Amino acid sequence: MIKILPGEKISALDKRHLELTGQKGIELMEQAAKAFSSWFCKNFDSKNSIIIWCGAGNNGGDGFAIARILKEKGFTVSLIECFEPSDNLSTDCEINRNRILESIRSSKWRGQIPESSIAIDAFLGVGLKGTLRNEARDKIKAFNSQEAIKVSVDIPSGLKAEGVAGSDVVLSDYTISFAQPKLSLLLPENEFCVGDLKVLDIGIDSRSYHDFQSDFYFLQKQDVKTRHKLFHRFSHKGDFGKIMLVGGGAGKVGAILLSGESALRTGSGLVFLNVNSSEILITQIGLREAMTSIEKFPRLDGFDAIGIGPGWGMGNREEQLEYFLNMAKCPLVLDADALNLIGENPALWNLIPVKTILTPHLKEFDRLAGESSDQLERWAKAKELAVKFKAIIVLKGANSLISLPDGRQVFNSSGTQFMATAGAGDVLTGMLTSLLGQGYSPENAALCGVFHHGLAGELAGKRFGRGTIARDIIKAIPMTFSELGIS
Ligand SMILES: NC(=O)C1=CN([C@@H]2O[C@H](COP(=O)(O)OP(=O)(O)OC[C@H]3O[C@@H](n4cnc5c(N)ncnc54)[C@H](OP(=O)(O)O)[C@@H]3O)[C@@H](O)[C@H]2O)[C@@H](O)CC1
Ligand SMILES: Nc1ncnc2c1ncn2[C@@H]1O[C@H](COP(=O)(O)OP(=O)(O)O)[C@@H](O)[C@H]1O
Ligand SMILES: [K+]
Repeated sequence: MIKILPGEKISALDKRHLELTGQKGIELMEQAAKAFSSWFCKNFDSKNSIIIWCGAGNNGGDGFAIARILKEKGFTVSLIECFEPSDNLSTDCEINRNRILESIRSSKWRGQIPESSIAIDAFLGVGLKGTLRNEARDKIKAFNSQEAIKVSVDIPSGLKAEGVAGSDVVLSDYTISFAQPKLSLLLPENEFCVGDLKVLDIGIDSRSYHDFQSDFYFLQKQDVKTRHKLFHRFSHKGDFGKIMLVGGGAGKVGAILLSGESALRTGSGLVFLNVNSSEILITQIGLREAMTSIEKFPRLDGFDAIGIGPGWGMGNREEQLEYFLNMAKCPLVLDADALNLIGENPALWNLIPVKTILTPHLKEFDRLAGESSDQLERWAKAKELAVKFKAIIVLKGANSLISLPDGRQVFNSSGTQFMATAGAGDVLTGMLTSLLGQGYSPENAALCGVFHHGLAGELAGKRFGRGTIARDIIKAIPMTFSELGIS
């Protein structure tokens, strides 16, 4: 997994990469521009006219290189230079500017903007320092006044790599960031200026990160495959685990059915659903592959993992939760009402076995950890709780954050807004419990489960768009394994 470094360390990271590989800065910039252009060509037709706003630093240098590449690909490209002739251009910006001077119409920033259907913001990147100067503010306002689709290179101009955006910031529809997401791009508070986020690999040598300290990591497809257990010709049902999912109170049995079905689709050998006695019939009809039980205090021996909470209800459940926490000898997942119960009775924290996976969404997290004024505070509290109770806390949402007992915090890269639908969290609980039951370590179960859940959401979202429902995500789970080449 790559580390997410603070903005001020990124030029040092580049330098380290150049030392290790013998590459030149201009070559790395070309890789970044090529990666951006290849994403751009996949998403936009060359009939579009493009205007690229270039600053004087390396972000502007990326912009000039992108202009050249997109022109070669057949787009109509014009440029606005957001600097004065007296300004010092970075070396690589100057080189890329000189490479296109003759072929592309370029105008100085004078307040007039040629029409275009797409505007690319390569004005300011992670090199932004201190308070934004007045002349930069005017350019950002002018950029935002365009009707075009807006795409930012690396980071919306005016946004710092860390922290919450102010009012002088480019309002992008898409932000295409290089090598690693900057922390500010992951804050829900900055969604209004970041838009859709895509992080592109630009070939930074992974050894370059060794010299830098950070507890923040970014989980991508290439990090997941090696964490999986592989099954073979002689694998039998027992190898895939026997799990119990506890929930399904009156009127909410759908939640546990979704968890059960997703556990089966994730590969569980045997799934038991423990539900309210009133719900036994509907549970059996709802998921024929599952076995059911209704005891409040069922026997727990023989289970490889237990997931507790989806649709459980909170009335008179405390004693039951205590029983599961005290008696279970296998790994646990706690979700939904199990978390709400802990929020109401913080003493229960002390009963949670080490390496239990907790999966709160924002509201459940606030019930567990107290109100936070912003997401940065939630991230800090999640780390504190994970370390203190040696738990794995999955703070759900776009780019779910997995906080590990050793203090590392891992942002997930997969997922889509189409997962913001009832029951999507129950699907995750089933997947995580399933992987634990198949013998994955809690860390691997959390990282693989969260990544595959997001990927299943992406696949379902591609097919059903705004009408995606939780069952569509479940159906896509098997495809996530084939996407990663896992049997
Ligand atoms: N590994 C990677 O990720 C790679 C990253 N790459 C790219 O490099 C980018 C970083 O480039 P960078 O370091 O040259 O800085 P950059 O963002 O262009 O900003 C400098 C400009 O901003 C200006 N400026 C500063 N403060 C200001 C203020 N308050 N108000 C107004 N203006 C202000 C400053 O002006 P100055 O203060 O010098 O007069 C100068 O003109 C990065 O985001 C990515 O796009 C790729 O090319 C290769 C691999
Ligand atoms: N905008 C989004 N982008 C990516 N993933 C999302 C988004 N919205 C929700 N999700 C994911 O969908 C799931 C929703 O979980 P949750 O809120 O518990 O739903 P429910 O309680 O209805 O099951 C979480 O795993 C979350 O990460
Ligand atoms: K930018």
